[in-house]
Amino acid sequence: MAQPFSTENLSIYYGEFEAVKKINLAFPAQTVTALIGPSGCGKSTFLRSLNRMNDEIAGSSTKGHIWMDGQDLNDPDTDVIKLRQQIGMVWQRPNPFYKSIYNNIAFGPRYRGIKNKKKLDEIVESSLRKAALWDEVKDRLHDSALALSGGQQQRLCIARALSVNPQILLLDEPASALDPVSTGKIEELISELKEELRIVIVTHNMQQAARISDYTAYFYVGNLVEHGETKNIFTNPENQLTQEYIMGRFG
Ligand SMILES: Nc1ncnc2c1ncn2[C@@H]1O[C@H](COP(=O)(O)OP(=O)(O)OP(=O)(O)O)[C@@H](O)[C@H]1O
Repeated sequence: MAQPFSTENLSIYYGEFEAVKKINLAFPAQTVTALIGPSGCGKSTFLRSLNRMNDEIAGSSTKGHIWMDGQDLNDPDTDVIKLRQQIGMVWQRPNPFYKSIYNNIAFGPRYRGIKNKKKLDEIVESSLRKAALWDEVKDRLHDSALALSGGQQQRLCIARALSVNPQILLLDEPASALDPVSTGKIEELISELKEELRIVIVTHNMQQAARISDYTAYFYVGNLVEHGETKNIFTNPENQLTQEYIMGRFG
């Protein structure tokens, strides 16, 4: 049976260079998929293509399909603004808007036409609660988001993505700029959020991939070398390349 969110022969180019090569990958509901592999192998390019953010890079182009509920998101007629609400993205470095904590979260819902203050208050609170940040910021919602710590800013960015009810969350090394305590909070959050969402995460941290993901995809020079349940990939990989990468990281 076709998965409701998957890629089919997805290739991504920078000019003539094929950075990601004919990837077929499915993302089941309520799971975390980790994308791993050495630097430059196409993980971030692939991740960014899933909500068409890679289109914003001059010279990039994409071939193949991204299927969601029977629609091809790679179709040129796709409404990418709406798509990016359904498929939210959080980057490596926290990038809150130069606005208050409240207005960071209310921005997306307001853009979608929600003006009612009570409704916006509810969305701000529920998004911050889902991102495990509410208790830390509830008394200073109108302070600048930039006054938060790096780890809090990253959870704010997750709350901002959640404010428009996405079905999928794309995370590009979301904890790599954070201290171990903040990293732990982000990992806990990911495990809670997957009850409601599908999550795809790029990580260089093998222990993190093993801890938080259900499925792992190993990329190498633009190819998907191996994909499967994380416990199998980490204990008994089928491909020699996967094994060497994982062993190298642990060794
Ligand atoms: N904006 C760009 N213009 C041209 N080439 C690019 C661009 N971004 C990435 N590339 C190239 O595409 C390939 C894949 O890069 P990408 O950043 O997706 O890899 P990655 O696996 O995410 O790497 P890292 O782990 O270092 O973040 C690399 O060869 C890279 O040089």
